[in-house]
Amino acid sequence: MILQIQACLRHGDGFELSVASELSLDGVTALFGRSGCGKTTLLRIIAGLEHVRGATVHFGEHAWQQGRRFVPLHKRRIGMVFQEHSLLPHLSVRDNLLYGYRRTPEAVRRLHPPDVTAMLGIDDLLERRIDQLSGGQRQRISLGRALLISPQLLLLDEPMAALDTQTKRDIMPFLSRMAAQSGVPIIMVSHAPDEVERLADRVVFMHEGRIQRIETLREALARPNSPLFADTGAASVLEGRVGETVEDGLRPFGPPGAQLWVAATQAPSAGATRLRVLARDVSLSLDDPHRISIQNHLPVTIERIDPSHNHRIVVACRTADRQLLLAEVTPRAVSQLGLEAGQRVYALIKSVALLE
Ligand SMILES: Nc1ncnc2c1ncn2[C@@H]1O[C@H](COP(=O)(O)OP(=O)(O)OP(=O)(O)O)[C@@H](O)[C@H]1O
Repeated sequence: MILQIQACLRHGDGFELSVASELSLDGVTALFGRSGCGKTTLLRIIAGLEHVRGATVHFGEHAWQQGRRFVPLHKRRIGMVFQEHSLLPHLSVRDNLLYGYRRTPEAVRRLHPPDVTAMLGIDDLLERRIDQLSGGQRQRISLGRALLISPQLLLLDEPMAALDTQTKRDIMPFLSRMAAQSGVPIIMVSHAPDEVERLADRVVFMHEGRIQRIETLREALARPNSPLFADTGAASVLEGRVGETVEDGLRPFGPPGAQLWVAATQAPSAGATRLRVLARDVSLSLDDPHRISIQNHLPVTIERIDPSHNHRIVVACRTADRQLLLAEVTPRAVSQLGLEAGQRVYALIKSVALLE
């Protein structure tokens, strides 16, 4: 599905938004950028909550806004979830969930309560009142309610921003499962790189009211100067499956030849996931050292050596399963080891984090 958007707007505080883009919307698209760059404003224009004169918004063949035509939010069939939940406090969880479902014509209902409650793990909460729920549970109900109108598009405005780290961690797998199973394209506003790396398929980078770049997550992570790395330095995201077996408190991750070990406490269950590896936690060695405490050694091929920046060099390597792994080394190490593109070396990984 393609979203075409063209809009210019100016706020009283001098902020100016100017966008003209075409977004391909399968899976999860993250709007990413610093606070105040216009992410929420862009989301509100897409939703029809902000009526900007002269703007054009096309969703597939639906002209939501063009010339004098302006389709209001409730006719766009958009599900929305905000930072703060907007559930009806006097109704039970079940009635909140059914609120939009009952108002959705049968002919357009594609998602039904049993599927959605199972997807979000909320079957046991149906009879509770909203004020008997934790913040994370409320957000899961908000997601469920938004899905049950069988939306064509789901807009999430920092749905986890008000949650503490642990709750955020708890809710992340549900969001990721929902994105994969619901079949509804999602646009999610975020300024948290870990959220984007865990959930997004595509990233729209915004800066001072403009769209700077639109990239797949893979492209965004292949650039050492990616805005996603502003706080932590370059990082790689490896996709793979966590295995069933537990050895010495560790579980395998990834296929043979590109297998890593992750702490079983971090990965309590088996399944597909994403792993984040900071480039500064990866060293390179010409041979596979055995008398060393680091457990994760991967044979890799050097693909690219970036120019030195602040006396550090990012070396982009390919693993045996063709994933990109970035290592940060010193210029001296590059010359001492004679590192060059095409060379086969070993990546020694000091620590990995599951993106949950
Ligand atoms: N209704 C409004 N009236 C006037 N100015 C506004 C309004 N809404 C937002 N702004 C201004 O527009 C700019 C962009 O705000 P917006 O909320 O879109 O940014 P954002 O990238 O979503 O930020 P954050 O990550 O902090 O939510 C800011 O300078 C903000 O002060």
